[in-house]
Amino acid sequence: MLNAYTSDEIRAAERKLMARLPEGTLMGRAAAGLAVACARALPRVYGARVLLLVGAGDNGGDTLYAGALLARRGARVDAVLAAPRAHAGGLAALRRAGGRAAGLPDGPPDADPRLTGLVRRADLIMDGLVGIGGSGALREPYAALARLAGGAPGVVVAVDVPSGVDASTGEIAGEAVRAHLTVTFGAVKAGLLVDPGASRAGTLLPVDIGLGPDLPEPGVVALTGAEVAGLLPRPGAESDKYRRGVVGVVAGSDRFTGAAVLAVGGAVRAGAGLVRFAGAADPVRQVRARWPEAVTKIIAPEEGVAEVGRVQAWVLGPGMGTGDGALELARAVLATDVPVLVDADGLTVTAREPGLLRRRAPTLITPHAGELGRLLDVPAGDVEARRLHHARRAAAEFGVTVLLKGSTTVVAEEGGPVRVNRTGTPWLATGGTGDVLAGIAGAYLAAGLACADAAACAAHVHGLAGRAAATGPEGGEAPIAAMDVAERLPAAVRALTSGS
Ligand SMILES: NC(=O)C1=CN([C@@H]2O[C@H](COP(=O)(O)OP(=O)(O)OC[C@H]3O[C@@H](n4cnc5c(N)ncnc54)[C@H](O)[C@@H]3O)[C@@H](O)[C@H]2O)[C@@H](O)CC1
Ligand SMILES: [K+]
Repeated sequence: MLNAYTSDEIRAAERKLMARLPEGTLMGRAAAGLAVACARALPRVYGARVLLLVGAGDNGGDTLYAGALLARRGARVDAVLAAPRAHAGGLAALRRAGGRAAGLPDGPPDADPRLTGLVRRADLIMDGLVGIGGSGALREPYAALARLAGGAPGVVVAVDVPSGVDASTGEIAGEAVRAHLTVTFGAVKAGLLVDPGASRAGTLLPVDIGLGPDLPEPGVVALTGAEVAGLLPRPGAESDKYRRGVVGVVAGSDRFTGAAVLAVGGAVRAGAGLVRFAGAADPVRQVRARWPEAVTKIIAPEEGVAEVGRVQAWVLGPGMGTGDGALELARAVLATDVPVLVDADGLTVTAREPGLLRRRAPTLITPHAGELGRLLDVPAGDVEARRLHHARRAAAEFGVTVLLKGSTTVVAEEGGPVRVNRTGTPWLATGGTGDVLAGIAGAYLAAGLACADAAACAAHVHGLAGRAAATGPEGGEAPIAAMDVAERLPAAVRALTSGS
C-alpha cells in the first residue's frame, strides 16, 4: 500500500521526529536524497548547469543545500532567490561550495535576459519555491518563475511538491510548476496522487527521512498490484456459477445498445459466474448476439426486475436513457436488498430522487465529474478541480461508496481512506470504457467484495487492460476502443496474479 498524507499530518510527524534529533538533521537527509535524485537525472554532474528557484522557506533551504552538494561535484549552480529572504544556512552552504545566488531583477522575470538565459541553458531546474508550507494560488513573482520553468528545455525537478500544487489535495488555484520528477520527503503527499496535482508531479521519488513511526493512519492510499491480486475473486474447488456470483445488468435502451453490450462484456470477462441482462428488446438482441454466455430478459420499466431471477449484485444505468421509464427501473433496482452499482444514466435519473441512494444494502456509484456535479449541484469543472473533496462529500452525503472517474480515479467511502488508482492511461478516455468498468466492478460486487474493494480492484484491472490494449508487441501506443479493454481483461489479470 502506498500511503499518502496531508501537509498537516506530515508536519505533525516531522515535529515529533525533530524533537528527538539534532537540529538540521531532517533537512540534511532531505537535501542529500534530493541531490542524489538530481545527479541521477543528469547525464553527468560535472559541468552540468543547474538552476535553483529558491523561495523563502525551508523548501528553498532543501534546494540550496542540494545545490551545494551538486556544486561540490562540479556542477555550475545558479540560484534565483525569489524572495528578499532565503534560508541562511543553505545560502551560505551554496556559496561555500562555489555556487552563485542572486535576487530577482526589478522588472518581470520573464523579460529579464539574464534570467531567461539561465532557464534556457539549464540542464536541470530545481523548483524550491514552496513546499508543504504553500497555500492558495502562487503569488508573484513565484507565479512568473513557475511559468518560466514551464518553458524550460531541461529536466524540472520539484522539491517535495511542484510549487502551486496543494500538497494535501492536489488542487491548483493558479500557476503551478510542471515537473518531470518530484522528490518528496518523509512520505508521499496526497496531492501528488490526485489530479490536477498528480499530472504536474511527473515521476514520484519518495526520500525516506525517518518519519515512518510518527505518521498517522493515511487518509489516502493506492493499492499495489499484489494487494489487488490478493483481493480479486478466485474460484475454489467448491465453486459453481452461483457461488462465483451472479450479476444482474440493467442497461441499454432502444437508442443506446452498445453500453449494454460493453457492460455485460466487462462483467463476463471479469469472471462473473453468470450475467443476467435485463432491458429493452434491442439491447437484449445485441447482448445475446455478442455474449451468448449471458442470460437475457426483455423487461418493460413498469415490470421492475422481480422476474429477472436471483442476482447477488446489480449494475444499473449504462445507456438506459434518462426518461421516466429509466427512473422507474432505477427505483425497482435500488429497492432490492443486494449491492447495487449505479452508473451513467442511472446516476442522471437518480439525481432527480437522490433519496433512492439511501439503502440498507451497499451502494456503489461510479460517476464522472459531470454526473457527480449533477448529484451535488456543483459545476463539473469544480468536481474536476477538487476531486478528493467532492468524492468524500458525496460519500458522506449519500451514504454510498463513490468511484469518481477521470484523469485519476478516486474511490471514497465514509470511515475509510480514499483509494487512488494509479494504473490508468489517457487512452482510456474514449466512449464506452466506463460501461466496461461498471461491468467489472459489478462482477466483483456479485462475488462478495465490499464496495470499496470492488471499486478499487475494478479501476486497477481496467487501467491495466487499457494500457495493455494501447501498447502493442511492437512497442509504442495506439488508440483503443472500449471492447479492446474488455477483451484484454483476462491477460491483465493473468499478468497481475503472476506478479509480472
Ligand atoms: N519541517 C521539516 O522538518 C522538514 C521540512 N522540509 C522542507 O520544508 C518544506 C516546508 O517548509 P516551510 O514550512 O518553511 O514552508 P515552504 O518553504 O513550503 O513555504 C513557505 C514559504 O512560502 C511562502 N508561500 C506560501 N504560499 C505561497 C504562495 N501561494 N505564493 C507565494 N509564496 C507562498 C510563505 O510565505 C513562506 O515564505 C517542505 O516542503 C520540505 O521541502 C524538509 O527539509 C524536511 C524536513
Ligand atoms: K517545490
